[in-house]
Amino acid sequence: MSGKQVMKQLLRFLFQFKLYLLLALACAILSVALNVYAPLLIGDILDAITSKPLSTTFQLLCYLVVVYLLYSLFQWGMMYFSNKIAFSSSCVLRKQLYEKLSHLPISFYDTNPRGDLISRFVNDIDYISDGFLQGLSTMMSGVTTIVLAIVFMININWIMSIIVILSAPFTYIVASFITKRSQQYFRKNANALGSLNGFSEEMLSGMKTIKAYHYEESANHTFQEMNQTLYEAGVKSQFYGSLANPSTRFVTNFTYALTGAAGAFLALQSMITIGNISSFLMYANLFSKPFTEITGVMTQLQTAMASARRIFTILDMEEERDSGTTFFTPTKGSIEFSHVSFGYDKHKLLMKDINLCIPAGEKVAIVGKTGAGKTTLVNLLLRFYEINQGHIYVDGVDIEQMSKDDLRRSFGVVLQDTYLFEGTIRDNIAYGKPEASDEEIIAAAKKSGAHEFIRRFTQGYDTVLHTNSNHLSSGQKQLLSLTRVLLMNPKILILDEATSNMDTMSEQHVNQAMELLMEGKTSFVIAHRLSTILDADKILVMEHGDIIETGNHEELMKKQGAYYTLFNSQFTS
Ligand SMILES: Nc1ncnc2c1ncn2[C@@H]1O[C@H](COP(=O)(O)OP(=O)(O)OP(=O)(O)O)[C@@H](O)[C@H]1O
Repeated sequence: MSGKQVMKQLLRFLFQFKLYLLLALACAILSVALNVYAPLLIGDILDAITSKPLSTTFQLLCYLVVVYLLYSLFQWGMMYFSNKIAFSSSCVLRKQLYEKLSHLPISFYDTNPRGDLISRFVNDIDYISDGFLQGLSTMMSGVTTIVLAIVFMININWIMSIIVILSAPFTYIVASFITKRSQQYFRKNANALGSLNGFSEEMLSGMKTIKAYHYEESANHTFQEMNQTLYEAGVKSQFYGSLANPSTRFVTNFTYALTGAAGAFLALQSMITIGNISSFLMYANLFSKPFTEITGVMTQLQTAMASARRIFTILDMEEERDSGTTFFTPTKGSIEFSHVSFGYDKHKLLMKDINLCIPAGEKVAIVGKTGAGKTTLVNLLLRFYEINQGHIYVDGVDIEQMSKDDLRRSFGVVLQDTYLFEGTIRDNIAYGKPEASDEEIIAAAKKSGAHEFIRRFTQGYDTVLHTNSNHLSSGQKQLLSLTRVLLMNPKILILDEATSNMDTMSEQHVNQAMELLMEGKTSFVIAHRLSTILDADKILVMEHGDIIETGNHEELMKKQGAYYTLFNSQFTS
């Protein structure tokens, strides 16, 4: 995304806050007009002291007090509305980003580290809102001050005005030269911060593995390198950013001195009064101040621009395709793969021309060496990835025509890594059916065998669980996950290596629960332990993405092919 595109999108985004923008602008204009009017009054007061009665001076002083009071009021208004824009925009952006993230395809998460995404949510949006807050108010009052100061200056003395106005392009040239140089470092800084967040998040969640493999030193080294990159980008961006203000200040101070000298010369020629010189110098100061202030907030604006680019890049991404419109709930659960081809990389197919017919109610086991494509097959069924060619039918309906919500609701999924959400045990069980009554929840837990251990917690079903909850064993987590699916009662089940990391007792419990769950349903079981799938109606043997053998246990053993070898390798080792 080019800088112009980011700017355009930013303006389009800001347009929704047009009312607040207008109010902030109105307050800015009024407060600046009053601030610009004040020097004129001060000049008049100075002249009145020497040439007019005391009462006139007093009256002018009263005006000045009112002018400054109103100025403060409008200044407050401008800050209030700018704040409103800044906080509303960060709230809206976070909402849009969250919605977008939940609509992006799974493949997006394969390539984007979680920590980097969190950094976009937290840091980048904060930078945008800070940039708006400072930038907007400074820009609005700055531009208005410049315009009004010019008008008043010309009104006082056009010769001196020309000197002041001619200095403006120099200030601009100096500021934009520095800005251009620093922009690239601000972008690097935002990216480095995202990467560092991503790495930290991974390291903290994988601390056990890091320690087990003595990877601490190496991880520490990588972290230090990333931290150093962030430090260097930060220092460079701040170095260039902080040059802007003093450089422009130098130009404006020089002009100020020049104007003073010109004023003194004109006063000697009686072409200007002392009061007018005093007013003019105040205007010259007012005129140059916004340039310095604007370059001062450039650093924040640039950070905001770099962050906006990172946010808009995601907001512009193509969402998960959901062409399906048919309202459909499978009542039987038959599945058909017809000439399906798929590759994670569009140019490198993993699966070629897969054909498969699973009648409703069958128990299908998917076996094969690691990396054979077992998970991929179920990923396609759930439409986590789009197939390149062919069709997948559920109860005769092409899943392309079903909405993804409908499709995924018809599946009950139990994965190897059970995911628990923040909330009570009750909430976790009812996740797929929030309207379930307590009776239904308890009945499902009794059926799965989870009720026994839930009951033992002091707070029973109200026990609060956390995402990384260590209160529960892996068997208990699996039982909760199975209870969740039992409650949903879907027509089709996907059970992914659900018992592979459990002790024998827990495995028995979970197997019983699974048998119960599978009754009368079409089920896909991905199992490494072939002993658990001997009774499957159909076993699909996969290799390099292809289904190379199909049949039940007896048929495949008789064949003495890949399944036979796999089976014997497990039972003879
Ligand atoms: N998100 C992904 N992006 C790119 N390639 C992937 C992705 N997921 C899996 N693969 C590749 O696709 C192939 C099949 O992977 P898959 O996870 O389906 O195998 P699997 O049989 O389930 O393996 P395992 O038994 O180890 O879980 C592997 O070569 C794997 O490297």
